[in-house]
Formats: sequence, structure tokens, C-alpha cells
Amino acid sequence: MDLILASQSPRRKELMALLPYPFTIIPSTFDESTITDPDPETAVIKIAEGKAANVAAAFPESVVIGSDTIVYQNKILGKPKSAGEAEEMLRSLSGRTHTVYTGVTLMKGEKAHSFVEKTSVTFWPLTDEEIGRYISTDDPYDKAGAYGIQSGGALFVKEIKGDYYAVVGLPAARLKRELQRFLSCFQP
Ligand SMILES: Cc1cn([C@H]2C[C@H](O)[C@@H](COP(=O)(O)OP(=O)(O)OP(=O)(O)O)O2)c(=O)[nH]c1=O
Repeated sequence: MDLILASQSPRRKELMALLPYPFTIIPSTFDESTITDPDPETAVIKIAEGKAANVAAAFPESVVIGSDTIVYQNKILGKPKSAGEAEEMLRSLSGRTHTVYTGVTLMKGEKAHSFVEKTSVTFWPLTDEEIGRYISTDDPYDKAGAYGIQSGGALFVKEIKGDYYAVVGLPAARLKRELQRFLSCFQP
């Protein structure tokens, strides 16, 4: 059965490649800004579903994987649109613990299964110099919460509870198990 990863993220592609299933990539054109729920769990699922449905509509015979990652610290933090927004996000994360929500939807035609992986991340207190240096790089701008735990943001992290790979964009181990079960529903 064809498997499609509905994502333009190079990190999700890398993590998906760890699974023992061949797949192709067809990025979704779903507009995330149409989802405005303030509750992070609801929002991340709706966006993951939207991304999967957008591609599944064109490929009804394939199993499509849609995914979304958001950072939550009193409010939802998506990707920063400016240096000012990145600075504001990093200041709000400094010296505190936030939650990263990664939602995944598996979809084939009308059938869908979604799950959310929650990871708790604690930052060291960040200095003005650290924040200033980081927001002057390209790193924060394509990432939820304005940091990449796998890149420059590695230097901010004091503690993490949960799946590191979910923070990077895809909970690989859980995805393998959920996908195995989902695919078995279509075996004769
Ligand atoms: C918190 C955090 C997020 N991220 C990334 C994961 C996601 O790619 C991105 C959040 O944006 P998303 O909207 O989840 O994904 P995307 O636009 O990159 O890709 P697509 O919608 O096509 O699947 O932030 C990191 O790479 N490292 C981190 O530490």
C-alpha cells in the first residue's frame, strides 16, 4: 500500500526514513491559519488532520501522514514571523518549562486515526546575548516556538521529559506502532 508523508519538512522526512516503510513526499497546501482554537491539543490535531485530508483527497488509495508541531507556553507559539516575535517567544520560554505538542493523523480515504505526543521541555534562563545571537541566525524562523532542539536551541535545554523526536517534528517510535496497527486494518 502506498504511503505518503504530507510534509515539506526535511526533519520529518529524515525521521520518517527511520521506519521500515517506503514512502513518497507530497507536501500539503493546507492553510494552518484557518485553525484558531486556543486549546493546543485540539489545534494540533485539527491542523494534522487538515494537512492529511488535503493530500488524501487527491490520493484516496494511499495512506497519508499529516503532522503538526506547536509549542505551548500560556498560549500557542507557532513559527515566528519576525525577529521581534522570535525574541518575544524565547523570552517567554527562558527559565521555564513548556509543552511541545506534536499531532499526527493517518488517513486513507474516509478512514482516519490521530494521536498527540506531548513533551515537556525546560529551558535554562537565557541571557540577552544568547537570544540576540540566536535570532540573528536563520534557525528560529521555520520552527515552532522559535527554536530547534536539534540545532542552536540545543544550548537552551536544561531538561526534557518525553520523546525528543516528537519535539523535532515526528514521534518516530510511536508512529511506527500506530502506523503498523492502522495498516493492519486494510489487510485482507
Ligand atoms: C520545537 C521545535 C520545532 N521544530 C520544527 C518541527 C516542525 O517542522 C516545525 C513546526 O512547523 P509545522 O507547521 O509543524 O511543520 P512544517 O511547516 O515545518 O512542515 P509541514 O507542515 O509541511 O509538515 O518546527 C524543530 O525542528 N525543532 C524544535 O525543537
